[in-house]
Parts: sequence; C-alpha cells; structure tokens
Amino acid sequence: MTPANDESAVSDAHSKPQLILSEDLTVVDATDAFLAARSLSRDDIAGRSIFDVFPDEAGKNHSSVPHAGEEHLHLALEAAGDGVWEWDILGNRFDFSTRGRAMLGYDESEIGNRLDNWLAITHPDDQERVRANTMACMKGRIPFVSTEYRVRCKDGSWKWLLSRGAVVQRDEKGWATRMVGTTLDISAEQETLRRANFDSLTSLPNRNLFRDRLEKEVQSARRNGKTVALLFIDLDRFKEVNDLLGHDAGDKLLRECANRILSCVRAADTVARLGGDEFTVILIDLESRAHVEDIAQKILDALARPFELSQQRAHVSGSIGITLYPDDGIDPERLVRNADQAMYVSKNAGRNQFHFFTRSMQEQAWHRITMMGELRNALPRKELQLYFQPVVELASGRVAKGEALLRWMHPQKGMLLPSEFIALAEESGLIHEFGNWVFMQASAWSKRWTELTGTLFQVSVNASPVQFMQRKRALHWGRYLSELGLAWNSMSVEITEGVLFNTSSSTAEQLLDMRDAGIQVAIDDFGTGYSSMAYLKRFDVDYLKIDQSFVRGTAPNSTRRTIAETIIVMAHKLGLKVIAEGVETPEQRDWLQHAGCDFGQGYLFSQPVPPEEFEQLLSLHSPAVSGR
Ligand SMILES: Nc1nc2c(ncn2[C@@H]2O[C@H](COP(=O)(O)OP(=O)(O)OP(=O)(O)O)[C@@H](O)[C@H]2O)c(=O)[nH]1
Repeated sequence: MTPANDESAVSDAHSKPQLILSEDLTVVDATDAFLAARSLSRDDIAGRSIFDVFPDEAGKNHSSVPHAGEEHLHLALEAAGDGVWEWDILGNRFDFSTRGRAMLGYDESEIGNRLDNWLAITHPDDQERVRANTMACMKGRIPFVSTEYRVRCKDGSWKWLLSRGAVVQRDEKGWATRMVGTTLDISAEQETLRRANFDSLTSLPNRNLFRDRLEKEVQSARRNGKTVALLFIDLDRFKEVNDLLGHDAGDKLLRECANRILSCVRAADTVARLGGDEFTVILIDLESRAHVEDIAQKILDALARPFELSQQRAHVSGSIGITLYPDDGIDPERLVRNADQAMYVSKNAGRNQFHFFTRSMQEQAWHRITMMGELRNALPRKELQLYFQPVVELASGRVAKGEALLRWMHPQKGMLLPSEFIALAEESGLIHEFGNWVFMQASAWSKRWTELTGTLFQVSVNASPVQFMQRKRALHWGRYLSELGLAWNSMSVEITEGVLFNTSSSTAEQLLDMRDAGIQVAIDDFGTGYSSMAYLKRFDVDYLKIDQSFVRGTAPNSTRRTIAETIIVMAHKLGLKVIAEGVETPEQRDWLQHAGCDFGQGYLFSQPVPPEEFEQLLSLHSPAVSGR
C-alpha cells in the first residue's frame, strides 16, 4: 500500500502540511496544517480530483518552470509522492523534482531534462509499457496514467517506481500539451510481492503464483475455447545428488533444471517450482496432443543431459505427469491432482518418462485413499495378525526358527498380503506403529515357544527401510526385550540390502544400536540387489537369506544354483549362517543340504500359518513339545 491510500498515514501525518491522495489523484484527506496554510476546510477538498481543487494552478501555461501559482499544485503533489514530474510536451522538457531525483541518487546536474533521458534509465523490459500507458492518457483513452516500472539508480541498482499523472493541458485540437504527476518508490512493496510469489532459489514463480496463473489460464482458455496442458515434473533420485555431492551442488542442479525446462517452452507458458525437486509447466495455445508430447519429451531429454556441478558431474532424470484442460477436468485443483497422479504412474513405471492422466488413474487414486483410511483403523480394530513360517535346520530337519509375517484381515477383501498394503503404510508413516506392534507380538510368541520347547526359539521380523530413517522414532527394541526378560538372540530382524547402503547416519546408528542390544540381523532377498560383502562385515550381519529366485524352479547345474552355492561358501567364510528361501521340493532340500546351506524355508516345510497351527508344527518336530 502506498502512503497515498494508506489510512494510517492519514492519521499519523496530521501535524505535517500534507495532502493525502488516492491512486487516481483524488483527495482522500489533508492534514490540519495543510488546510490551515490554504484557508481550506476538509469538505472543500475531500473526494475531489487534485486538478479540481487547484484549477488555477493546473496547467496555466507551457512554462517548465512552475510559476508562483503552481506551487500549490507542486506542494500538493509532492506531499502525495516521493517525486513530482512535469512534462511540457511542446517544449520537449521533462522536469523531475529534486526530491524525486534524490530518491534515485541523482542531483540536478545529472540526467537531462528530456523524456528520453529518463526513458534511457528505465528498465528495457518496462519501457514499452511506460510508453503505451502514457500515450493512452495523452490520447484521452484513460483519464489518469498509473504505471509501475523499474529505473536504474546512480549506484547501478534498480528501483521500482509507481508513476501516476494526468494531462493538465490540451490545445484547441485536443492534443495533450502538458502532463504532471507524482512518483513513488514502491521497491519495498515489490520486494515483498516478489518474495510471496517467486522461488528464491530458481527465481521461478512459486506455488502461490503458479496457482494464480493456472486459474487465469484456465479462465482465459474457457473464454476462448482453447486447451491448456499442465505438466507435473518430479526429478528422479535427486536425493542422491544431495547425499553424494552436497546440498549446494543440489541447489545448483535445481537452478540448472529450471533453466533447462524454461528453454523447452515458449515465453507465454509458465514454468514454476512448487518446492523440493517438483516443477510444473502450464502450456497454453496448444495445437494438438502431439505438441504436448513433443514438449514433454524435450524436457525429459534436457533433464537427462549430464549436469556439471563444480568439477563434478551428476545425472538425474525426470518423471512427468500430464493433464489437459478441459478434457480431464475444469477445476485447477483437480488438474493439479490429475497431473500429480499421472506423474506417479511415470515414477512407478520406471522413471524418465511421461504419462497422460487417464480416468483409471483417478479410480486407482480413490482406491488408494480408501485403503489408506481403512489401514489407519486396522490396528485399533484388531485386523492385523501375525502368521509364522517355519525355518528348518537342514541337517536335522527340526523347526529351528520362525519368520513372523504380517497379514491384514480386511473386513471385505479378506486376507491381504504385505505386498498389498506395506507401501501404503510406509507412505503414511503407519509403518512405525505397525513395525513396533509386529516386534512386540513376535517377541511374545518367541517367549512362549522358548518356554514350550525348552530351548531358545528365535523369531524373525521384517523391517522396512523407512523404519530406520528417523532418529526421533528410534526402535527401542533391545530395551523391550530386556523388559520381557528375553535372551539377546530371541529375535532377529530381516532387512534388505538397501538398508545397509543407505548413507544416512540415522540408519547406520539404529542398525548398530540394534546389534549392540544383541538383536540378530538377517539380510533378506540376498542376491537380488547390490550384494556387497563389505557391508555385511561392517554391520556384523548374522544371517543371509538367499532369495527364492535362486532356489525355486531351478535346475541342477544351472547358473542360479552355482550363484547360490557361491553365496553359501562366501557367507560361511565371513562367519554368517545361510537360510535358503523358496524350498519346494525334496530335491532342492537335498541339493541345499549338500551345498552346506544351514537352514531352509519354503512350502516343502510349510506355508506361513497362524500361531496356533505353527505351535502344532513345533510339537511335531520338537521332542520337548510332543513329549508334553
Ligand atoms: N539441494 C536442495 N535439495 C532440496 C531442496 N528442497 C528439497 N530438497 C531435497 O530434495 C529431495 C527430494 O526427494 P524426493 O523427490 O522425495 O526423492 P528423489 O530422490 O527425487 O526420489 P524419487 O522422486 O522417488 O525419484 C529431498 O532429499 C529433499 O531434502 C532444495 O531447495 N535444495
């Protein structure tokens, strides 16, 4: 808000001889001092144009030097702004008051007295607007001119000015011969506006301005019967750039991404950064769907080029979701959601690609939202249950351990496997609650079966990488075991190799804490990921679980079996025990036993079963239990 229309400025300034003007140079109020000096009452001036209040002074002659009568006008104008200008069009003379010049750091001797001298220090991007607005006023198309533009100060910086003025004299043919006006420094307001609307890292429009633009483009397309495309872009694996090269390099990459995306679109299109590594593009005046595809592909190609970041080279890619107005939706909110959903489809399909929004995506999204709501209630409604699958010692054939597996007994859909809901639990953060519940339940069963069999009976639980990510949600499982009075190796935790490779300190610390508490660690699905032996040593892992793809359906002498045998030998050399998953036939069991594998798990022995059934299995294989 400028002083001219700031109500508080009116009351604060009553002691000074000031006149308060609105944007169109109408008098809002005046200070008592101002009125007293001119023998005017408030009623004489309030709500009237400045040029009506001072008709005699406004534009009496062409002279660029204000004569005595005009001083009122100048005083009044100067009180309303930081500077007063007067343009004698016939005399080609543009006068800017001392106060106005001082605002920009220039004195009387600097910058000439012609309009072009001032236009020369006007920002090139704003010159045309200044000219066009002034011309409109001169031609009488608008009663007052009001333009925001940038001017270069003496120190080289740019200031945002608001210039308002009017034609105060015309010749007999109606040509404007003289204009006067005021100039305000609005840099501070512009800066506030800029901060509210632009992203400070990339200078692109931020979420705020993006929403605004999308709404405007949709309105304009509605009026003109045009199509708008909205692209949602999320960089792939950008976190790795931050983790490996540092946050500054990540920032640099984001800035470069902004430039690359900008270079793929036209000036009238909008590129915005919503935050993090998320960008959006609004494409207008579309010719065809193929046109959108071309631009999306261009953006993907641009992002896939290597980034040179302070002597280091980085690679990322982008996943893009696209939605069209009006085909997919007419509401901007809806369009953003559509594009976001389509972007997730690109991510899940392998990244570095684009997908258009489809109705079935919307249905899937609804399905996810519904499932998420139901999942939140699963624990309180006691719908979660543990099943157990035996782990058999191959040499003796006895059930040596059990793996706890989570099941969701969905009231309508029946029993759901972890693959159908764990990703949702990870996304919603419910995984922390679920993980703790599983550990506690499984510990209780371990305790019971240890008492029942008379020997320590270890139960393993699966832990998701997400459970290790937040230090503030540390897994206090070791403490829980002591409270239960359970032995240190009553429980083991199965993690995937990815957890070992996670560079975050939280993950490493939590894993080592767990090891310190005596909980054993097994690596699940071994052989399918990075399979680095060095990491196994670093975290003092106890068990390797060979992925079932190396066992189930494999032929004797096949490469898969050779890999499995090699893993067994290497693991033993490192002092690790090996569990083979997916054992389905006696032939596979015999081969594994021959290869020196310690334990086996699979349908040959038993499917995962509820705890009561598991207990029966135990009694079949354990003399202590069967003897009771
Ligand atoms: N350098 C930098 N990093 C940021 C900024 N804002 C967010 N981030 C990081 O950007 C990363 C965004 O990660 P995600 O999009 O979740 O993950 P991603 O690694 O890109 O993985 P996918 O999207 O699944 O392919 C997080 O690690 C944030 O910490 C920023 O302004 N500068």
